[in-house]
Amino acid sequence: MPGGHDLHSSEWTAADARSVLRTPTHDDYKYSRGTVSLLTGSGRYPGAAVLSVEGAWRAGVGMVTWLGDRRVARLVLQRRPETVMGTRAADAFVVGSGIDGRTRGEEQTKLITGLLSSPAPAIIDAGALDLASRARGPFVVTPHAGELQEVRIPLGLGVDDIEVDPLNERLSGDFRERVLVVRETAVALGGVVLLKGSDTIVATPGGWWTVVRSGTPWLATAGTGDVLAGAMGAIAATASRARGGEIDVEDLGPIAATAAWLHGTAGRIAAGPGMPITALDVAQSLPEALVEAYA
Ligand SMILES: NC(=O)C1=CN([C@@H]2O[C@H](COP(=O)(O)OP(=O)(O)OC[C@H]3O[C@@H](n4cnc5c(N)ncnc54)[C@H](O)[C@@H]3O)[C@@H](O)[C@H]2O)[C@@H](O)CC1
Ligand SMILES: Nc1ncnc2c1ncn2[C@@H]1O[C@H](COP(=O)(O)OP(=O)(O)O)[C@@H](O)[C@H]1O
Repeated sequence: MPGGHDLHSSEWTAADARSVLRTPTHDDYKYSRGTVSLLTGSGRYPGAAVLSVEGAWRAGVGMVTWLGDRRVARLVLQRRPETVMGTRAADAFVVGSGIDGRTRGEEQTKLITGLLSSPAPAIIDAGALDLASRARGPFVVTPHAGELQEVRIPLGLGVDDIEVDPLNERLSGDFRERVLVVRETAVALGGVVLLKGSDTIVATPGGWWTVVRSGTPWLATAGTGDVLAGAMGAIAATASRARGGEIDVEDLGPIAATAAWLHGTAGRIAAGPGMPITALDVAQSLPEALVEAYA
């Protein structure tokens, strides 16, 4: 498996993804395949709820439950009537996509914190990034380059040296430097950091890291990150359920990388020879990306 210190053999591959993914067996039933619960979307970003739920279902999981605004619930159910409304015990959680961290209300913060108090793995995205330190179980944060500072500032990283070494400069420079930034953030955070981009870098607090390059620049379109968060929750839920809930933060690195690999591959499949795609197109191509992982 890639990772460690070799910059040239660090790319996540289909074979690596296959080693993490699980196909259903004759003995399976819906709960044994895993339940993922999402707290995503808001009045301002209702579509993100639909996109994250679609990403979760299309990545292959036994049950998707969703919690949030009533008006948003109608949209989720219109697109995916399979979705069960309300919280319940889950094998993994997804929080924050389609939530604005700056305008998040107290009630929403309480709900997110409540889900993060579960020992199950959590995928923490967008408007919940600042709440990562409240997670009781293992977790992944999924910032893009514009959001990484929200993860780093509460950790005291890059605050004192912001004049000398601004984060943007470090991220736009050499690949090695970007990897270093992601790895140092993961160590300080005690959680997996997945920095989205054309090179998606994943690092764990234990020092393991990898890079995912399966995607296409056509993925640079609104909502694809929401699809990724949902898909990651689904893969974490299936893996966690299969291991009887025995998932630690180091296990979440390969799980996050696998989700990013599938998502990138789905984007590439959807874009075909080079066509514009939408976030829903990416979600719809996730099953074909799974086939590619097993090819
Ligand atoms: N249909 C929907 O409901 C959508 C909802 N979305 C949600 O919208 C909320 C805000 O999303 P945004 O992150 O786009 O917030 P903003 O659009 O407010 O972006 C935040 C800052 O990051 C910068 N930025 C964005 N992507 C960057 C990148 N790849 N590299 C460097 N800088 C970057 C922006 O220029 C901006 O300064 C999130 O909760 C997100 O989940 C988005 O996913 C878009 C689609
Ligand atoms: N130039 C690019 N090449 C490949 N993948 C990209 C590129 N730009 C963005 N992506 C991918 O698209 C997704 C965008 O996520 P994000 O920035 O959170 O968007 P949104 O907030 O609109 O959902 C990420 O998975 C990222 O890796």
